[in-house]
Amino acid sequence: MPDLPASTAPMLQLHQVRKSYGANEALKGVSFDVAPGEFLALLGPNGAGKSTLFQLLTGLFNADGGEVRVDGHNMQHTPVQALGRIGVVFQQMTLDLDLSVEANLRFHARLHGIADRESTSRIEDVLQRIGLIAQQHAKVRTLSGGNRRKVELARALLHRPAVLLMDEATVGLDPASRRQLLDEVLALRDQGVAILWASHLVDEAEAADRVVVLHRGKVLTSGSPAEVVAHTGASSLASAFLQLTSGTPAPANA
Ligand SMILES: Nc1ncnc2c1ncn2[C@@H]1O[C@H](COP(=O)(O)OP(=O)(O)OP(=O)(O)O)[C@@H](O)[C@H]1O
Repeated sequence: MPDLPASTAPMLQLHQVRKSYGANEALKGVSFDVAPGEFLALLGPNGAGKSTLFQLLTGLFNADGGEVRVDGHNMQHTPVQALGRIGVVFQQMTLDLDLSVEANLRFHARLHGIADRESTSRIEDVLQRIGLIAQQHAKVRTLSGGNRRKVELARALLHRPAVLLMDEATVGLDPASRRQLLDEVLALRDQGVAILWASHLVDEAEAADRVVVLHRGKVLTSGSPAEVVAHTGASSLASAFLQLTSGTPAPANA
């Protein structure tokens, strides 16, 4: 992959990424990138390869081939630098329910080597922004599901990552909490964060700058929601997604 000047370089770059489980090719040469301040929705039905991709992006295992770069750092050759530039909200909650919101965030800050004085102000800032400052000292167990997810988002942002990975982050939330979380993340574009939002829920991709449709380990199409609709000749993103991933044309009124 060519080196680009820092000002124009995408924050996340995937080039021909491949991963197999035995004979099962989960990722068959996946390429796309995410620019600073861009919200990219990775849409795929079950089994598309989204979880496998996230496992590669979070350093759980290496790709069999291809290249991943985060803020210019090659994930395989310089994983510490690459992973240090990533913030992630996993599909499964990973907070300690019996610790306070602040203690959960402090723990993460220390893991990233942020001094306590600095992390105190960052924790207050981020909790203010997401509207949870009043819950700073509450045990996570007392929070609603939606607020727990927001704490996870706050935690993912504490070390000021270049790339934010959201893996099916709205699973289990009610519609209002889903919308709130999506809006919080969309607002991060103004700060130049590159966002990769993986989901199988098409409505969450409507507001994306770009959509990548992943199916059976391959990128089927990418573009703005309007471009994806236009490519397929469907009348909505939902219908385009269905058409692409089921291999059948959508009915005219879908
Ligand atoms: N540990 C594993 N061992 C063997 N095959 C696996 C493993 N993990 C995933 N797969 C296979 O790889 C393919 C992609 O799965 P993956 O979980 O990455 O997709 P996904 O888009 O995240 O789907 P889901 O939303 O259902 O988790 C599937 O065919 C799956 O059966």
